Amino acid sequence: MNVNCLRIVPSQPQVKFISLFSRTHNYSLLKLSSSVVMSYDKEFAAAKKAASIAARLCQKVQKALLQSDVQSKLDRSPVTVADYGSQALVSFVLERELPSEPFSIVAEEDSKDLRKDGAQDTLQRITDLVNDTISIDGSYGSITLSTEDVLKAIDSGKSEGGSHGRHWVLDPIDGTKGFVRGDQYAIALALLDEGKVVLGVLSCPNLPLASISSDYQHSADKEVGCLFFAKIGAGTYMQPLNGSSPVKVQVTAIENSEEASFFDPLIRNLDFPKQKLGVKAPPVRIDSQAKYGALSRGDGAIYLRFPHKGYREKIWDHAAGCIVVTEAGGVVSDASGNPLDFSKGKYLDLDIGIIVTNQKLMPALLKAVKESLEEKASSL
Ligand SMILES: Nc1ncnc2c1ncn2[C@@H]1O[C@H](COP(=O)(O)O)[C@@H](OP(=O)(O)O)[C@H]1O
Ligand SMILES: [Mg+2]
Ligand SMILES: [Mg+2]
Ligand SMILES: [Mg+2]
Repeated sequence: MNVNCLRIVPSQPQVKFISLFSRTHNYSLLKLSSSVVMSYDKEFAAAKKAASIAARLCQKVQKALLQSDVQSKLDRSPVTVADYGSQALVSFVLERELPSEPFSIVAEEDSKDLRKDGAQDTLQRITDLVNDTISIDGSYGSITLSTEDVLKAIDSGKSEGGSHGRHWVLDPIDGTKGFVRGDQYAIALALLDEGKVVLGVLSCPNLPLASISSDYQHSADKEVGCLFFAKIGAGTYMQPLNGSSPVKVQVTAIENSEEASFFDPLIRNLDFPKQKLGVKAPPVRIDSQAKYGALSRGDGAIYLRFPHKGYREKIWDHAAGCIVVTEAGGVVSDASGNPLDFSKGKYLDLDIGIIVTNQKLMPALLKAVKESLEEKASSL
């Protein structure tokens, strides 16, 4: 079925027909009416606004990053006032922009550490940052959030997600390590409807507007700040974060794996299939879902993510990136070639690793991954 032919705007008479039809016929059209026929325009606009406003808060903190801004969570990953501030702001903006919709958000951070004795100064700093950002934006009058409002906004991200209804999925700062280093990070926001990602926004404040390649080095001279956004069936666009016009982006059309360039995460990652594919170019190693954004515009051809055994991937680390790449013509799968399933709650339940590339290269890549995994297993 051609998905595009079902994209009907709400004012057209077919929609009345479809909703009448789906009320009387209890089958899959109901699902189609929520995930394909729906335009998600309001939600898309709200998501772009939320991710752009949150980016301003993050930029301000990154510029003035003080050692005391970096906390440590139990898993020892760094979490900064900007992670909390970004999460509070995105929740605030989405609730304000979509007041008539039930609100559910699955997000990375929670307020537990901020409620502990001794965290009052940090909480006050986060609250001031959130209020300053809202006030500079100017869309919400003279509203001022209290520290309790900020804690509640952070904790609205406690939803479990799942396969029913709508859930926002938020990583308030993805690539916190890159953020702390003054390098790449992303604010990643997606919407799930009945377990499927229907829209995604990636705000990448430090990503150059021009293509990056294997000699990429973070530099203050380049023009930076990209907003990627994608909606189901409608393609992927990139816009400078300063607001000028969006352009449609596409993944690379490269068919020969020897010419393909790789993105690598900075986590411990297996790099085994590269030799098999004859890849020559050195990998581009950057933090965060900026990798998905860069791949969606053809900067590189392949992103493999094979973390250590036992690591469970979270949906907020991939939901926005996944739709940004697939709507740009790419493919995202696990090591067995299955698409990622975002309907199982906050964790992705997948076979070993994540493979991101274009449709032409995917079969060779899956084969190389499979062979490498078999070789590795037989050598143990
Ligand atoms: N050992 C590990 N293996 C895989 N992913 C990890 C990891 N440790 C942390 N992560 C996740 O990897 C994300 C960053 O991805 P990347 O390595 O591509 O920059 C982190 O997101 P946060 O920075 O939001 O915590 C975190 O969720
Ligand atoms: Mg984290
Ligand atoms: Mg993350
Ligand atoms: Mg994060």
